[in-house]
Amino acid sequence: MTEQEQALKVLRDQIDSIDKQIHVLLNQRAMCAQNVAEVKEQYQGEEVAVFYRPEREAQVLKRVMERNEGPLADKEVARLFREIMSVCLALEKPMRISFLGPEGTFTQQAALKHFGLSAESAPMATLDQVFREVEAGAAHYGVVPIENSSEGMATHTLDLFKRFSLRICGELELKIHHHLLAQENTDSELINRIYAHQESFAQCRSWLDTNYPQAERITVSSNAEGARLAAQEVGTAAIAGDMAVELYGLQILERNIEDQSDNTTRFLIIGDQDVGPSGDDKTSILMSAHDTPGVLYTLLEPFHRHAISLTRIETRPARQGGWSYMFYIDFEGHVEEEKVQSVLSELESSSVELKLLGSYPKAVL
Ligand SMILES: O=C(O)C(=O)C[C@]1(C(=O)O)C=C[C@@H](O)C=C1
Repeated sequence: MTEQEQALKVLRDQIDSIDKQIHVLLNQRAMCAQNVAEVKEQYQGEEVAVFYRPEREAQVLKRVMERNEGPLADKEVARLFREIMSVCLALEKPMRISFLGPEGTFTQQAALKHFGLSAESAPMATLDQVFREVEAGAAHYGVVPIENSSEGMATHTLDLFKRFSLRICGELELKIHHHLLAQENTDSELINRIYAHQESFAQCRSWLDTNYPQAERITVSSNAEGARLAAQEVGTAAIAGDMAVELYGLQILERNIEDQSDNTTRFLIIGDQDVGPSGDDKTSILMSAHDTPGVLYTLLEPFHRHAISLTRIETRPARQGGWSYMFYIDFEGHVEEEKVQSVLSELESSSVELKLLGSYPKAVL
């Protein structure tokens, strides 16, 4: 045995012994999760037991990052623990998560980032169906885009919150990296047609204007659909993310073509569950009000008086005839906090309609 082989053997023996300990601990943790599930069922009475606990998961992941001393990066250890909790939750109850399909969309990537690989992700044809599937109990939770850092709010999602009586149980952010994809061995100079979702065209506009000013841009219902088409057509490319590359057997002609390098989309987790406080939460509400002088001031003043920070406000037409508006507001705090309750009861008396969409832990990963 050479000196190098000897040194490697010593280190690999150490790794084997550590792996053994990790393995034992993983199964011990899994058994605890099984016991947790039994307790949840036992104390639930007539109600359906709630296995997924976003507030607890957020606390676990935060603690993991806080105590991390490296050399593994905070986000990387959190990602590992994300997967550990995902398998533990699957032991308690396998989760079915609906998302806007087809397979390979950024929303599916978001679903897997949030719930881990042990959750079953179920593609839906429309956003409405994502909501409907959860409302009908066919999926435990749904994942929907709510805003993009360069393109603003996903207004269709906002409108659906008005129609459905589902709650927001969580949020996450996903860095969106778009690539230009085509069939294997495609000459990038011969691309004369590009498929993408309209949002992705908007997020890559300058790059496309500079690099493919002549190519025809064809809007499709999702990037995954564009990738599927590009996989079948010569001289054609699609804009899509990492997941689509393998799924449709495509080649990356150009990486990261988004105009803003920090292009990020925020997603919401929708469900039929009230989430307890995690200690670092957000609350979302929908309010409607008539267009009277000072209406916005009346609605926002209570937040200022109770020192509650708003993180987002969006105005939409209420579609109830005349000039009435719907306000979507995100703010810091949980509905179980006294000052949040004070603000909500004041708003209830001054706005036409107030709908609490939910309190949920702020995005950790
Ligand atoms: O603490 C719980 O309630 C659990 O079910 C355990 C656990 C975990 O693995 O840590 C698993 C799933 C929940 O979503 C939260 C945490």
